[in-house]
Amino acid sequence: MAILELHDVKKYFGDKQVLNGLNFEVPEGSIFGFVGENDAGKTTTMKMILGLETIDSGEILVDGQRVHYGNSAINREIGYLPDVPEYYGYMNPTEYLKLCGRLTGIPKGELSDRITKMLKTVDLPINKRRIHGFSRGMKQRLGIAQALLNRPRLLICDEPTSALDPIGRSEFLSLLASLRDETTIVFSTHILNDVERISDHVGILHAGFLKANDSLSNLKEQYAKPQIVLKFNSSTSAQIAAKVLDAILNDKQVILNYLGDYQPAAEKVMQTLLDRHLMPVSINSLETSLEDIFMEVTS
Ligand SMILES: Nc1ncnc2c1ncn2[C@@H]1O[C@H](COP(=O)(O)OP(=O)(O)OP(=O)(O)O)[C@@H](O)[C@H]1O
Repeated sequence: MAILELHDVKKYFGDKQVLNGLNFEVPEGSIFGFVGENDAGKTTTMKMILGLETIDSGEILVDGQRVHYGNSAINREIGYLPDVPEYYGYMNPTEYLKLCGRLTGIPKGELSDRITKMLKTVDLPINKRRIHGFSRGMKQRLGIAQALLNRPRLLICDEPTSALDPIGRSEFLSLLASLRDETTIVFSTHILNDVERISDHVGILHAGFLKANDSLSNLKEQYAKPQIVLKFNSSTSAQIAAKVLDAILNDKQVILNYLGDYQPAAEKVMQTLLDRHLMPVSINSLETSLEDIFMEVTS
């Protein structure tokens, strides 16, 4: 069942149409990677899902209920993590989460246990250390604890890894992946490796249109452009090979596209090379990456 549905959603800012009729669904319990270049409309879409931005036409449903601009009952089912969450730095995480829990009406009797569980989930120590001394990665993990405090059915994360270093990013992605049983996650990013690492489904937004929306494996099948990469020990051999194979030359590397299965394609390439007494030092097949798909879809 879809926890999130967008039906022909359009958005204008003045004369500028930012979203041109978005349609997509996110199945419950999945991770949806929402990618697009700067200004594609990712944040605007997320704000509309959160009821923080008006919808000019179309509708957004969360758990079957229509989202309205402003505060509505369905907001309680949605957690939100902005790219750089802001905190009262003088508080420790427990104090901060207590404040959030009270503001969102979590019963007092439940709150302490819930906070302890959430701090454990995001791997933050339960002590008196104040938030202002936290690293960005710790702040982001605390943001997840806060966003999940109310047990939302849907968690929206807007570029959650953009301010993190590679180690912080990797830890944070592992955390998001581990939450799959707890909630459904929609996260936006420019970092295609992040999407490849944890997403079940990928949506590619370009110029206000959702240009692709499928599982990563289906997208790879659909946009497959597998390549064979040959390495030679001299530039001269690579140049001759590139010419006879009608392939791309990159210093001592030769790259060519192929169709169908790898084995017959590679055998044909090797036979052509052997006939000319050319022997590469390595031959590899290169799979289509999300970056290749993104470039093709948005070009
Ligand atoms: N409140 C606003 N008023 C006018 N224009 C806006 C407003 N909010 C967003 N826009 C415009 O809408 C377009 C989409 O912006 P949005 O922030 O949704 O893109 P994005 O995909 O999240 O980009 P980025 O990755 O850079 O954050 C941009 O051209 C932006 O300038």
